[in-house]
Amino acid sequence: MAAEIIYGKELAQSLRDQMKDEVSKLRDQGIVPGLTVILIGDDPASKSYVAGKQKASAYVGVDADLIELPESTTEAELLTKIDELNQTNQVHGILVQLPLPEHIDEQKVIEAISPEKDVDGFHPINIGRMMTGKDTFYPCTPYGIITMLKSKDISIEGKHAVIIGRSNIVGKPVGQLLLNENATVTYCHSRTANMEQYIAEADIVIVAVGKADFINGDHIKEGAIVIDVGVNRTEEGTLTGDVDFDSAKEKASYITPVPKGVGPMTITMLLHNTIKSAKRFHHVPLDD
Ligand SMILES: Nc1nc(=O)c2c([nH]1)NC[C@@H]1CN(c3ccc(C(=O)N[C@@H](CCC(=O)O)C(=O)O)cc3)C=[N+]21
Repeated sequence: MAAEIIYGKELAQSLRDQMKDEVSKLRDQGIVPGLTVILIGDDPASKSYVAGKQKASAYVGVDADLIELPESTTEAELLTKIDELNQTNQVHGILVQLPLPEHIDEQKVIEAISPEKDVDGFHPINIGRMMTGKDTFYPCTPYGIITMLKSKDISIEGKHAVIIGRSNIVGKPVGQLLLNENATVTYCHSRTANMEQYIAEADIVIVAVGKADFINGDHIKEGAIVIDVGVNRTEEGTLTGDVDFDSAKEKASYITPVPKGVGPMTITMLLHNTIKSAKRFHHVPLDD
């Protein structure tokens, strides 16, 4: 079977066009969704992701503010800044770009962001709400993945989803969202024994390990759905995923590419969450 390629980039574009209309109507009512991104240090990859978030925000009409702080910023200074933003009515979403420098406790920072403004969906309150199947801000990459599957009318119920990678930002929450959709979920990670046997029987494989060519067509079942969350820089500076696309594409039923796959959806769901937050703040009824 040759797989259908799910281009997140195209879906992201159509969702952004819808959001643009919605934001324009909100603006007519005097509601301007506001997102503040805090970037610490000058890691080039982080800078490029943040630039993508700003460009997408401008497109849909979300007011995006970037606060760039030096690598030497203390944890206390960052917490003070977050507290200030928690209290700023024009700011509906706060995102602290990860990873943070070693001297700053990431968990403390995540927990300092008001759950009402936690558009990344990383605050323990929002994670707990997600786990109990409640409406909340869902983490952007997992939410983007579910949205991609739904856009192709792929039924998740009863499928065996195998997640490779157990990070707090991708692996764990995507498993939870798939469970909420009635999938049977298996988590694989660096200590998993016989990982290949799980991958070989998966109906849906989500690969989020950060290693180029971690799996290929020989590993997957005929007709499997393959979602590649990898973002790896090659020596030539191009972006590549965790899946050997060319071989996996021949065996899968659906597959996502890198670039133009999950990445653009991540940013789109961040905008979705920010607009949702602004609507909540202004008591506009939510339609999802
Ligand atoms: N607090 C926080 N929230 C995040 O959501 C967050 C983060 N920290 N730290 C880093 C990761 C990574 N991430 C990506 C977003 C978009 C693309 C993306 O749009 N990629 C494009 C290509 C971009 C390019 O070519 O550089 C694509 O795949 O087509 C990739 C990666 C968000 N992250």
